[in-house]
Amino acid sequence: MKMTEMFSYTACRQLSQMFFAVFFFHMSEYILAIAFHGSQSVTLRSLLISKNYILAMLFSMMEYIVEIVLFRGSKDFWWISNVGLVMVIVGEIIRKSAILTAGRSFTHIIKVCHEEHHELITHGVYGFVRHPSYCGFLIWSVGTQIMLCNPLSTIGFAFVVWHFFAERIPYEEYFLKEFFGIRYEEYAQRVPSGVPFVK
Ligand SMILES: C[S@@+](CC[C@H](N)C(=O)[O-])C[C@H]1O[C@@H](n2cnc3c(N)ncnc32)[C@H](O)[C@@H]1O
Repeated sequence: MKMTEMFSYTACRQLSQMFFAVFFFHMSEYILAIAFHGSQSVTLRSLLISKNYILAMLFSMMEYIVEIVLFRGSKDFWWISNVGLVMVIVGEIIRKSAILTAGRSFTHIIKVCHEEHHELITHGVYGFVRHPSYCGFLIWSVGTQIMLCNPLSTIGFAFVVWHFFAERIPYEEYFLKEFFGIRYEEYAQRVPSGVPFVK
């Protein structure tokens, strides 16, 4: 396959959508963290770019390139790619709605000590699911791989991100129950987690 064919309309469109989705996600996380917590207390960790995340993204790019070179046409399933694009947009909206609703109570690092400004949030998107930002990120991340028509990374991202949140939620909720007691217990009884198969 010639280089010009590899960078066909399909590849240009899908890769630029991916680049924009990733760029927008990380920049907006960082900007919102500064807006709510001030630049003094925000570090580059709020860009949410970890070593494992970079490895996952590199794997996804490798998969994309290998498949577009070896299986011509494997990325031309536009209805699948567009479903992924819709998931990216919906996931981003859910995640950012959570951050905007929780405001100062939303921190990228799980709080293990109760701070004065930390209020229990149960309204807005938190009235539908207890973990809207995790629900949104799960949809967003799997959506990026469906958008690229990457079958292996779609399954890999779904499993890894789900597993990460399935472990993180009980840990986070242990402290929320410590901070808010019966109010959080009642809230957790009433509202689902928002992450499939996590109670
Ligand atoms: C990365 S945020 C994620 C919030 C939530 N799990 C979500 O998915 O939208 C983690 C911080 O949010 C706080 N948090 C989670 N749920 C909360 C709630 N309903 N009200 C107030 N703070 C909450 C936790 O204490 C933790 O420090």
